[in-house]
Amino acid sequence: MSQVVDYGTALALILREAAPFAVERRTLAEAGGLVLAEAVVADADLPPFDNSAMDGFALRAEGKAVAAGAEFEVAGAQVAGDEAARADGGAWEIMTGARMPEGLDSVVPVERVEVLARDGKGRPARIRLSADVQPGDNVRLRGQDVERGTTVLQPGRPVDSAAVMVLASLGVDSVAVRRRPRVAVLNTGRELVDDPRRPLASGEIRNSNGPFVSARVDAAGAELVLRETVTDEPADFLAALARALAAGADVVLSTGAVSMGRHDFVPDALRGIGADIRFHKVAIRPGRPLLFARLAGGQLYFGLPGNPASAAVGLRFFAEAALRALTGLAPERPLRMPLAAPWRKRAELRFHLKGRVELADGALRARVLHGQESFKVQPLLVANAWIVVPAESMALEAGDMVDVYAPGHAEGLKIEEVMQ
Ligand SMILES: Nc1nc2c(c(=O)[nH]1)N[C@H]1C(S)=C(S)[C@@H](COP(=O)(O)OP(=O)(O)OC[C@H]3O[C@@H](n4cnc5c(N)ncnc54)[C@H](O)[C@@H]3O)O[C@H]1N2
Ligand code: MOO
Repeated sequence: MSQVVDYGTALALILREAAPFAVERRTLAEAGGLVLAEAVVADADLPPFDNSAMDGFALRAEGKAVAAGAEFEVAGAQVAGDEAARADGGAWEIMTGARMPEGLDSVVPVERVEVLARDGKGRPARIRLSADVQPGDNVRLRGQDVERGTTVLQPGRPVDSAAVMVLASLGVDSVAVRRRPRVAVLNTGRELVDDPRRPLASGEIRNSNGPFVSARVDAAGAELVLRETVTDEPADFLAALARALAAGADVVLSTGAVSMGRHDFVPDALRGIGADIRFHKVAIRPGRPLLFARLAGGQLYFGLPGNPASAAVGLRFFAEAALRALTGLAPERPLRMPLAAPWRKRAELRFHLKGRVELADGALRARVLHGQESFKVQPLLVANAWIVVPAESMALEAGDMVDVYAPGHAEGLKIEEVMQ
C-alpha cells in the first residue's frame, strides 16, 4: 500500500497489530516500571490494627473529653511490635505504631503530660494531663487508610513507586503485568558516522538519530536490544534486521531510506522478506514518508524518515502508540491549552510541532517554536512539548485551544522547565 493515509487511519492500523503481550506474574522488585494487567484488591485493612500516632499514653475517653488535670495510674506499656493486650482502665504508656490496648481509645502525647511518679526502673507510674484529650485523639484506626476489599489499583497503571508503597504495605508479593517491549534500532545511510572521534569525510554527517532514538526508546519504557548503523545496501540492511530479530526485538525502528530516492530501499527490502506493509506515507508534517509493517514473524516495523525531527515525530506519535498498546496502556490523551500566539499553516496536513509550554499569569499556554524544518535539531533544546494541529485547522489565533503532548508518552510535562 503506498497511498497516503490520514493520522487516524494510521493509528488504527497500528493498534490493530499491537496486541497486548501475555500477562505474567512478577515480584514487586521485578515489576517496577511495568504496567499492571489486572486490578489489585486489598485483602487486608491498612492500618491492620488500631494503633497510636504518637509516643505518649493511651487512655479511655469513652465518647467524652478528658479534662486537663485528670490523673491516671500507668497500668502497662505497649511498644510497636507488641501483640494485643487488654487494659482494665488506667493509662498505658504507648509508642508510635504500637497496637492500642483493648479498652483504650485515645492517646495523649508525652509532652502534654506531667509524670508525677516513677517506678523502681524509672518508668512513669502516675501521670497528670496538662491538656484536654478528645475521644479518639492520636489513634489511627484499622482500615482508616485502605479498607479490605477496596480496589486499590486498576489495570493499565504503571507499577511506580507509589504503587509499590501501597502493594508492599498490603503484603502483595507478586502482580500481574506485561513485560517491557524489546526494540531494535537500525540507522540507514552511507553518509552516517558513528565514531565521534573520526573526522568527517566530504558528504558525511554524524549519526544523531541513533543515539536520540535509543535514548527515547529507553525513556518510553522499552528495552533496547540492538542498535546498528547500516549502509544503503539492502543486503547489509537485511543482515542487520536478521540480527535484530535474533536479539528478540518485538519492534524494529529504522531511520532513513523510506522516501522517494533511488537509495530508499526499505519498502522493497521488506517486501522481499514477506513483510506486510500496512501503510507508507501519512498525511502529517514532518515525517510524511513514515512506513509501518508487520514482519513475517509478527514483529512490528516502523520505518522512520531520516530527517531528525521526522524520526522524532514517527517515534513519538506512532511507535510509542504501539509500545503503549503492547504493554496494555490505554491510548494517550493530550492536554488542552491555549496557544500563545497566532499560527498559520499552508498544507492541509496534521502538524506535530516543536513547542514550548509557558507559564503566563499563573496559567499554562503553548507556543509554537521557530525552526520547524525537519532537518533542524537545535529547536529540540528549547522545546518542552509537542503541539498538534489537526489537518483541517489552517489558521489558529492566540487563545485557541490546541492539543499538547509531553516529550515522551511515559513522562509528564516538566513543570520546572515550564517555570523557567
Ligand atoms: N522527491 C522527494 N524527496 C523527498 C521526499 C519526497 O516526498 N519526495 N520526502 C522528503 C521528506 S518529507 C523526508 S522526511 C525525507 C525522508 O527521507 P528518508 O527517510 O528516505 O531518509 P534519508 O533520505 O535517508 O535521509 C533524509 C535526511 O536525514 C538525514 N539523516 C538520515 N539518517 C540520519 C541519522 N541517523 N542521523 C542524522 N541525520 C540523518 C540524511 O542525511 C538526510 O539529510 O525525504 C525527503 N525527500
Ligand atoms: O516530512 Mo519530512 O518528514 O518534512 O522532513
